[in-house]
Amino acid sequence: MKLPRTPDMRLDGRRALVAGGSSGIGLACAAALARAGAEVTVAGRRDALVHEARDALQAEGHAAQALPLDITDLEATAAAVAEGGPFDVLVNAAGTARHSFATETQAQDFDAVMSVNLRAAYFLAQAVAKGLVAARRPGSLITISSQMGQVGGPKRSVYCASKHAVEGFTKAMAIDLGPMGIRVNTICPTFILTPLTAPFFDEPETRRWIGQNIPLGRAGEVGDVAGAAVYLASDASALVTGSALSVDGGWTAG
Ligand SMILES: NC(=O)C1=CN([C@@H]2O[C@H](COP(=O)(O)OP(=O)(O)OC[C@H]3O[C@@H](n4cnc5c(N)ncnc54)[C@H](OP(=O)(O)O)[C@@H]3O)[C@@H](O)[C@H]2O)C=CC1
Ligand SMILES: O=C(CO)[C@@H](O)[C@H](O)[C@@H](O)C(=O)O
Repeated sequence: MKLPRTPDMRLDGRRALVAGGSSGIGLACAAALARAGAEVTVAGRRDALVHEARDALQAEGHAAQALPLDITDLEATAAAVAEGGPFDVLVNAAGTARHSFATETQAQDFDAVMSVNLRAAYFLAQAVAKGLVAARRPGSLITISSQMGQVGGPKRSVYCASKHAVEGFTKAMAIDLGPMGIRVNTICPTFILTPLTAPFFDEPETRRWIGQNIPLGRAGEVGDVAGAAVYLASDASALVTGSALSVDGGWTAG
């Protein structure tokens, strides 16, 4: 019997941009994409951290670049992507969170979260897509939403709004860009211990909340998201676009 051809998850010859690739989920995605064969550009605001991430990738023998960049600066981002691209793969793991009870949210906190999680995320995906369209290349754009892009969470109305919106533009961009062979998907992780969430993991009520809501019985690890990113970047997901991939141990199944 002749077995059918099946795609693999190698990314040799592909160029990947990982925004927020200097910490937490993004750093794990950068490592996983590089280990799958991609040349990785790590972007983030802190110059020292992006260079440390680049050096660590190179020390493992991977091709890697550092790109100090604030993605909320839309002009600088468009220019950097035009100059360094085209990128076959985008993982945008740059994001932030602020907590406030719904009646106490301040406009400046709303704007700070939306500016990174939504506005910058949208225009970064647009910039990478423009480079691919101009080069007539297919590609895979991956946004990072959250389980909070699908459900609500206490004191998280702004964060949840930003992530629900990320899922919205991910789906709509997938429709616009599909005919050009550009796939757009989002990953929706549960709680994962990173520099962003370390203060929340210290709160006993948050730890209880996490423990009660994850059927698989553990919080996430950055590698759980990195595995999903390699899948969505690779030909193993060739017919997958506009999807929201839950990496939440079953939280949103409940
Ligand atoms: N940890 C979790 O439990 C979960 C996280 N997420 C989402 O995953 C993403 C990554 O989170 P996580 O890894 O935990 O967070 P971290 O704080 O560990 O990493 C965030 C990264 O984004 C970069 N970044 C932040 N703002 C900007 C900016 N304006 N321009 C460029 N880079 C920026 C940071 O570098 P620098 O500060 O130097 O710019 C850093 O590299 C976020 O979108 C978050 O909402 C989703 C679900 C669960
Ligand atoms: O998205 C998350 C969990 O699914 C986390 O990033 C948290 O929402 C965290 O940022 C928080 O607000 O506690």
